[in-house]
Amino acid sequence: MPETRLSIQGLCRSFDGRRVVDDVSLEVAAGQVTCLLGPSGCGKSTTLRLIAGVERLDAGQIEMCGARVAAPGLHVEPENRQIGLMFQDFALFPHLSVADNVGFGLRGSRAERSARVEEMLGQVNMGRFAAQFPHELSGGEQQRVALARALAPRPAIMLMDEPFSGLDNRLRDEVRDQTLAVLKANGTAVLLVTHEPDEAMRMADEIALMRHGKIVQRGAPYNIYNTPVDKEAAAFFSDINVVSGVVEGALVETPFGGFLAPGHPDGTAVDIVIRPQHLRIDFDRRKGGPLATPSDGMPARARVKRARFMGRESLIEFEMEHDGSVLSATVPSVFLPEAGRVLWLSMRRDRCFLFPR
Ligand SMILES: Nc1ncnc2c1ncn2[C@@H]1O[C@H](COP(=O)(O)OP(=O)(O)OP(=O)(O)O)[C@@H](O)[C@H]1O
Repeated sequence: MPETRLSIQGLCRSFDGRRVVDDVSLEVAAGQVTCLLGPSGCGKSTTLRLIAGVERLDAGQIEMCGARVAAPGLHVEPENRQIGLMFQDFALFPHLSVADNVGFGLRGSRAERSARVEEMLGQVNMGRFAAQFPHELSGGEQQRVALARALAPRPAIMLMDEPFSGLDNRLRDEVRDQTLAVLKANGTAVLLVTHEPDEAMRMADEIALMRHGKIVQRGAPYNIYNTPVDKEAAAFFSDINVVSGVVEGALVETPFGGFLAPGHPDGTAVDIVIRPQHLRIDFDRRKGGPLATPSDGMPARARVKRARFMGRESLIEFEMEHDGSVLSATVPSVFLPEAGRVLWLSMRRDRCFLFPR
């Protein structure tokens, strides 16, 4: 087991009587990337600022490498915490060369410092830019220098707040992957704040999903995506379709057939949730519609309302015949049915989530 580098417990912080960070606990181990993911205003940045020590906590405690750095009545200053920081507006020092930027926070002899600068610039493939100044670099290059600068003093923990949001789309993926490789090679414990699910899925070993100041779910990207704790958690990662019903005898009857609802008492109103890419579309090959199956339930008739070509995939909106509700499906873009066409939709049982309303 890699050692735990960062451990926070019961972290709380209020502004003007409003709890912005509400009982947040998590750990990050050496070599691990944890993404704090959530909508704007949920308290991610404040959590990071508390850990960095630029904000003071109201309750809870923070430990770094086994030593307590913050608790009520205890506040170790940011420069004495073993952290590296990277923010969206990461601002390199404009009047210093690339090499001097990276060497800025380093201690030791001149020879030691310049060896470390060279090593770090090599890691981010920026060695040949050592003598240049920040304004002579592209956004992606500046970002790589900022990463080298943050990692040069060998911080035990790296705190990153939306570090890639200043980069354009294409460059972003590339810089993300390079950054991840360098962080992993250094074995740093990383806590990265983002509001973008794609970024979290791409970068994280563990995602901590945050809402209204609380962590509502923690887990590997695969688990968070495939076993969301509630409808909002499901909806955070993609559009969703919702079919509502009521439990009777551990079963919810819908036009898509019955859904098992063990453990939910009779009369419980529930939402059955499925992502657009998991709706199954069938043609009416035999009159009367496709057969029901245990894995897909009962197909329901739907009329194509609108089909849009989106490049890699098509987005099809269906109006359901039984109640006029609209469900969306995404399919590979070779399939683009005309509006008005009648098709059959079914809900793959292993891809549905059932939540009490
Ligand atoms: N110093 C402060 N004084 C008063 N309110 C604050 C302060 N810092 C943050 N807040 C409030 O706390 C809430 C959470 O802010 P925070 O920046 O942590 O959210 P966030 O999840 O990082 O959102 P974003 O992605 O938009 O930055 C917001 O409503 C914000 O206005």
